[in-house]
Amino acid sequence: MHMDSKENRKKYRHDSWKNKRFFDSAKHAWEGVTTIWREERNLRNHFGLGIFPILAGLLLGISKVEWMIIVLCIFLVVIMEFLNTIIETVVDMVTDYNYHPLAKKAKDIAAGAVLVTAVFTLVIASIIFIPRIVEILF
Ligand SMILES: Nc1ncnc2c1ncn2[C@@H]1O[C@H](COP(=O)(O)OP(=O)(O)OP(=O)(O)O)[C@@H](O)[C@H]1O
Repeated sequence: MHMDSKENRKKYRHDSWKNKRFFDSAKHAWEGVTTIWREERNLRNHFGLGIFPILAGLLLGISKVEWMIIVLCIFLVVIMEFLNTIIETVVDMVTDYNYHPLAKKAKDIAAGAVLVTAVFTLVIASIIFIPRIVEILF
């Protein structure tokens, strides 16, 4: 890769595909959202799982602040999936799908970040919902 060379940087500045206007940037960003939604099953699964805390919140009647925390947690997991996919894509581009121990390290850590965020979300959901469930049951 020679992306850092002066010539390439000059070319990059003048390429027609470079974002020129705000709406171009927004269009490319939306393309990113639709691509990840179409191609990443994990993202769709995590988004789908978000329905459970929302249902629990509706049934158990949580406060405004608790709603904000739950929604924040759902979006944290989704954003981590975005970051994980970015890292996977860049690693695949750099390695061209060949095995490399650093590629493994980068992908494993990226997947680990999603896992840690999902566990964090579960802990938060437990703190909010378990006392209410216990109250109803006992
Ligand atoms: N180029 C590579 N070199 C070494 N190990 C790799 C490489 N690509 C993937 N791996 C290993 O395989 C695992 C799965 O990688 P892969 O790209 O298939 O992600 P994935 O399972 O599709 O993830 P997701 O389900 O989040 O899309 C990685 O965590 C890593 O351990």
